[in-house]
Amino acid sequence: LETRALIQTQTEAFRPGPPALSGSAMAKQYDVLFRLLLIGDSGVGKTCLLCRFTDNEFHSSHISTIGVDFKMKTIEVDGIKVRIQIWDTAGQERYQTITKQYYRRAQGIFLVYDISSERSYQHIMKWVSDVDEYAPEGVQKILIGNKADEEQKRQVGREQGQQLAREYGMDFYETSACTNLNIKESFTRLTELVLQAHKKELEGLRTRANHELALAELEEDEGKPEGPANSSKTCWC
Ligand SMILES: Nc1nc2c(ncn2[C@@H]2O[C@H](COP(=O)(O)OP(=O)(O)OP(=O)(O)O)[C@@H](O)[C@H]2O)c(=O)[nH]1
Repeated sequence: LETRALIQTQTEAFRPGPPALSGSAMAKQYDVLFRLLLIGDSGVGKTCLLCRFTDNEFHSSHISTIGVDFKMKTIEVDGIKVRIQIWDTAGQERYQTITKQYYRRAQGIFLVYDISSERSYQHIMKWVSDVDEYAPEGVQKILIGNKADEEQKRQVGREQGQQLAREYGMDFYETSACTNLNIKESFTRLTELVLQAHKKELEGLRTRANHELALAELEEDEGKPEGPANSSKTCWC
């Protein structure tokens, strides 16, 4: 395991709040902006899931994320162009004070464990209680059992993942950042859930008056840096 100071490649800063709807020049690129968050124990593969989704890359070394990092990607769901800003958090305990500050800005959260680590699965309960405490009410959640390619090392059965997801009312996917299993599917599903949860606000996209109102919200959202700066991040993808 290697820990390095990160190079932050993107420097946008965002404020908490509802999903931002776009207008003007931005409207040509996307209709709505969402913030998603990846949480789970160190080493379960959060950074790799993100790199696979945004850049279709996989790296076999474990370079622990320091604090938080994010990447952006635009996808189209139900005819709506959605720009998703995905925050990758450090799983290491020592960064939890920082990472918890990012929960309140999320509209959707991936809770990730590693199917070859019973411990990371048991810890999902702890991550769920952190979400209950720090994330906004109504935040959408999905449970991910990553490293599904590691069948010989499996410690957590697929049914155990399904059972836990049922208990917490979440959708469940087994994924592999290594083989690209269910990556697009799980990111698209969480985006769909967020879209459904914010259906009312999104209906505003259909009327010009609401569209302009939404633009003002976006400008306010994008222009200002906030509190503790994005901590340094590690992504070598
Ligand atoms: N076999 C296999 N290995 C994976 C997969 N995803 C990640 N890994 C490996 O697991 C290790 C940890 O991956 P990371 O993405 O850095 O883990 P993380 O959850 O971001 O870790 P922290 O930043 O410390 O919280 C790396 O060696 C990855 O190559 C996967 O789907 N299959």
